[in-house]
Amino acid sequence: MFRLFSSGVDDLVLVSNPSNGEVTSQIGARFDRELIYTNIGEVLIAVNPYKSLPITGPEFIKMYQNASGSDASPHIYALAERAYRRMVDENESQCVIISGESGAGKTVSAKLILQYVTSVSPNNSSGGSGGGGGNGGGIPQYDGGSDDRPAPPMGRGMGMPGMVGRGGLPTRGAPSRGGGPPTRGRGGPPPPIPQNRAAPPQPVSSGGGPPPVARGPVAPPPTRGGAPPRGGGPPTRGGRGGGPPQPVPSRGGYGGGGSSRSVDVEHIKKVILDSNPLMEAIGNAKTVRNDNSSRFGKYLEIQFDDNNAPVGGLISTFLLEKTRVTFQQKNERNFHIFYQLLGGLDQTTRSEWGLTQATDFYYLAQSKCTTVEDVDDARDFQEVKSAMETVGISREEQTEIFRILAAILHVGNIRFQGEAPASVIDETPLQWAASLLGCDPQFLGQSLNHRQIQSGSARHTQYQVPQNPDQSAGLRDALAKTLYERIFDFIVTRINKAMSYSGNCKVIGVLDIYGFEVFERNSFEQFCINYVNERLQQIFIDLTVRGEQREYHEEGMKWKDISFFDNKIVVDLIDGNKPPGIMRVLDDVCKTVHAVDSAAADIKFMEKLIHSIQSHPHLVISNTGSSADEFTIKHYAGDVSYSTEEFCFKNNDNLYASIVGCLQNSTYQFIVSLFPENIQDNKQAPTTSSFKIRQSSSYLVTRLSACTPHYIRCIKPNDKKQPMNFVSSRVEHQVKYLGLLENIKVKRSGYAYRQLKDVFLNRFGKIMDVQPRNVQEFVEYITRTHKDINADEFEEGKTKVFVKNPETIFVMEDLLMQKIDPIGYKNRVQAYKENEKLAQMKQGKHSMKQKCLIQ
Ligand SMILES: Nc1ncnc2c1ncn2[C@@H]1O[C@H](COP(=O)(O)OP(=O)(O)OP(=O)(O)O)[C@@H](O)[C@H]1O
Repeated sequence: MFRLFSSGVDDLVLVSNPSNGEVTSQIGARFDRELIYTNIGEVLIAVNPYKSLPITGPEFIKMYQNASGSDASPHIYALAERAYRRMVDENESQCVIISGESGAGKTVSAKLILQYVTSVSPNNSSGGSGGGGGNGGGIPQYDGGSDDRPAPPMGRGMGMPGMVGRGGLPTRGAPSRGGGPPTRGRGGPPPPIPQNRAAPPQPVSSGGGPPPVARGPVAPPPTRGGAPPRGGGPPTRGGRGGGPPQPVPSRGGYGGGGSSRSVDVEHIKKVILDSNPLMEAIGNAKTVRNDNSSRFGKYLEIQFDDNNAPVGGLISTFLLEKTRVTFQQKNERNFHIFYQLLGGLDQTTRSEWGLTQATDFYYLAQSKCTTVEDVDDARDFQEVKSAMETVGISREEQTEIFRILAAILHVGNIRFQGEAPASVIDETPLQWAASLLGCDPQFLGQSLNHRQIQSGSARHTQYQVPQNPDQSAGLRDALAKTLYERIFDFIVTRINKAMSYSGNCKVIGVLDIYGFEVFERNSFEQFCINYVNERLQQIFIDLTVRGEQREYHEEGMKWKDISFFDNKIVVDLIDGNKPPGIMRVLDDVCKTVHAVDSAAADIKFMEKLIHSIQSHPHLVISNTGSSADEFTIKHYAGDVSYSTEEFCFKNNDNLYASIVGCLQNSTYQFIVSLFPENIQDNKQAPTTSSFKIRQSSSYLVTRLSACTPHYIRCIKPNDKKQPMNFVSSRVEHQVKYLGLLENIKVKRSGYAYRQLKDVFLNRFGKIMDVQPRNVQEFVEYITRTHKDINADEFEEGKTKVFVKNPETIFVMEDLLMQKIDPIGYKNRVQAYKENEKLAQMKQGKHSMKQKCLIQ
């Protein structure tokens, strides 16, 4: 029998002999026809088209709304619909885990999910059916036809019904994020001297001696235009620099119960959508890979009440790349907000704050890139201000935030020279910074060229250690990064406040987080990111294996034992307690780091590592001599070597007491509120970065584990951001690191196809002259009339039919088409033969070894 082929299957589980190359070919063949979405069971692969395709928006949302999850062709709305529907039907929390390398389309995917969910959910919080998109929109009939437009729901005519199975294999993330590890930016070229600047205002306090006494809060400017009142207190301090995410407000847990209190759902939807530009302004930047790259991980939970309306939300952030505040590699930019501020702030305030142009500020000028094509920073600034209003950040608070950002720019222009204690080369930027921070310039200068050290068993003794120019520059940068981080946290906290909901709820969470990273030189940042990915991989294994097994169990099937590499051993190697993992060893060394310099601490760390865990099967240390400065971890996604240079410095992510003291004495109450820590409490050892990362990833794991997961694997088709350009080698690399092949194998190690019995019989029963009454009748017929199909290909569960091999489905699809449309079938065979000839001549790049019928 002739097998009718088409270019690219819509579910890769149906590829007979999957290999990385074959999977790439299949995805590429679809991409060539502008089909950017492909399934692996319920996992969605999304290839970035770098071009606006007419496949999203209200009309498409309507089409996918209420489409049966198992019948919908691959599309991000189909996945969103599945998540929302499952939440509604099963009253269970859901999460969507989006991964992929930088520029692969994670953020765009996350936005499409939010757009879908906010659109289809009701607009009222209690009782009755909602307004909004409403849930009842009819699905336009699709003609089952011949065109190649992007996937509509309900399969396409002869479309292959979707798989019902769960999950697949892990994120294998691919290299991404800002080539090369960030440096500390110390001792770099001197900052440019601002030209024609007005003199800074007078210092705010008397010089010399002890810290100035705070002068009390500055009277806030009059409130303009009904801005919402100031919200409570200092920002929550979780979530910084790999720190723990924002603490979760207490709420009655997921699902069940139900508050029916009325919530302004439309406002919540507005906050959810409008907070995006604000988060992007403070958390995104232009990198060489992506003009709008998210430099932090984000988990947004939308909370739904009994009416399935969004009544609240919660953003948790992870691993903000705060080194970007002080250092960017060539052709990259700092966070967007700085350029927006310079472009959009009114002239009077600019001169009051000593702001000129981006090239005058070292933190913006060093990378020689201050603009982004097609981006209007001044216009975006207005959007940011409007988003701030939406989330309830008052005009006064906005001013406070912008003033601190201006101060950071001046901080970056402070330079040092001479012996320890270093002296400031030019007082002007110091005075501007001090003025904008409400600090005494001399006190600020002193906290930059002296470091306060605590020692002794109870950390009783404090002394001031003079710093050389390099060390002072390090303190300067630490100050800038911390100020930025606290503003970031403040804004996230305020967005959360604007969306906060305390009733019982279920959630749909959307996780947009960088994947596994491997650069030529990998440092502490990659170590942390890859650790988080190991933790995510654990959830993936747990949830997908469990899910697969649950389905077999529920259907009364024979239990299928699927063997996986359990990466717990790698997670234990990194964060274990007994025996101590790498992070514990690092923390131990960092406790004593004040006594020695950073390089010496790194050496000590290596010594201790070699001594305590060298013999681990997933750890390789090839050089165990005194010059050892590298270790390799055998991660689930491959081996990565980490250079230990600056590990201790980066792990000891503390702002020194003298700097905190200086800021706590600010004349601006807002700044004081950003630094609520008690620096007199000397007893506690400082919290390290790795401790915060362990905490935040545990938090994430807990949240995600409470949900039914849905996965989106984003793929970047080329490195030049070219529209519709599919570079096979580039994609194949990602196919490998995203683990798509393993994903397919796992799905296939069970059953390649599963479908509800009714749906199955409705479809394939048409092959027979008389509609079969049950699955057994169908199986008897098909195995009798087609000798190449064996009865053990089929297994009947309680509600579903399972089919082992995709080939069986292909044959059945062929038979079906021959039966219901013999002329169409003939024409397609003809067209296929011609196409095949053409394709062989034209493109070696997507040679299709295995194709199947999809339409
Ligand atoms: N589905 C899509 N349709 C059209 N263009 C897209 C799509 N997905 C991504 N893009 C384009 O690619 C760019 C990069 O996408 P996005 O910012 O979502 O990547 P990312 O994976 O979030 O990257 P990063 O990790 O750097 O934040 C977008 O700004 C947009 O121009």
